[in-house]
Amino acid sequence: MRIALIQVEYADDESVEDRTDRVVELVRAQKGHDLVVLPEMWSAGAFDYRAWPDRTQTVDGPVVSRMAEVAREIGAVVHAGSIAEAPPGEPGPQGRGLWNTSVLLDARGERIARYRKMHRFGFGNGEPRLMEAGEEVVVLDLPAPAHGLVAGLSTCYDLRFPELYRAQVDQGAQLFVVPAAWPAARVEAWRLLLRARAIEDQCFVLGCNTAGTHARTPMGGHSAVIDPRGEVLAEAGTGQEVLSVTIDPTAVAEVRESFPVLADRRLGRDPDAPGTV
Ligand SMILES: NC(=O)CCC(=O)C(=O)O
Repeated sequence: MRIALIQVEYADDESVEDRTDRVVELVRAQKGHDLVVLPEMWSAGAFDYRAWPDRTQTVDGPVVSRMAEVAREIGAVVHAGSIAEAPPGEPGPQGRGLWNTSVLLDARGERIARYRKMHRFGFGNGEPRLMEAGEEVVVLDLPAPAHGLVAGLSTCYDLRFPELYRAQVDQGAQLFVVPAAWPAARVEAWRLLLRARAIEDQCFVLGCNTAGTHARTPMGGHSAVIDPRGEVLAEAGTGQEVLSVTIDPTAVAEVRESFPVLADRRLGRDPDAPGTV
């Protein structure tokens, strides 16, 4: 399976429309890949809280529609990163009506999954103040041409909560897709946690981070593709970059059979759950 992670770099001086045009071109250039992944909140500006109200989208709004068109054009499954989702008529449990929502599109441009970020980053500010928390674990079989693996979706700060990834494994996940806007100040934690999630859950991990500085927050880059043993197959630097990697989907079953650590779980293990071996 050929995978491209696009570590998008952006600053405050670019409109959402211009950035969307630019990202469409970046995705278009990945023709020949089976799965293309974009970072968290690249259209709204992940740390640009004040701009969010003007940059909200729906899952069939302009940003996702452009991604759907280009997915269809290049015949790839596209993880469109996440948007600041404000669905009309859905106020949410806290009345904020805003979610950090990632969208997965198949090669016909159809929306096949929507994941709303569960763990909101900001310690009382930013996401916890402005957004609703997602409530649903999302795991699905990737469709052609990216077929062969079961994917679990999560977003950035979620990476600090291993129980989410264990829940995904219990639902059969073999690959974690993690779009992010993880700042440079804590990039070593990002690099370590990507590998930790891969090792403890024996899954591929696709961590697609952001580059550049927006809202005075320098982003950390270092997007990476990790295999189910925790080996780094590819890692980006700090600027805009595309990681192009071929992975072997059979590696998950191989690793889990040859080193069946998931079968030794003592807490919370459902013996009938798929994905343990
Ligand atoms: N966008 C985020 O969720 C940032 C997470 C982060 O900075 C951290 O966990 O550290």
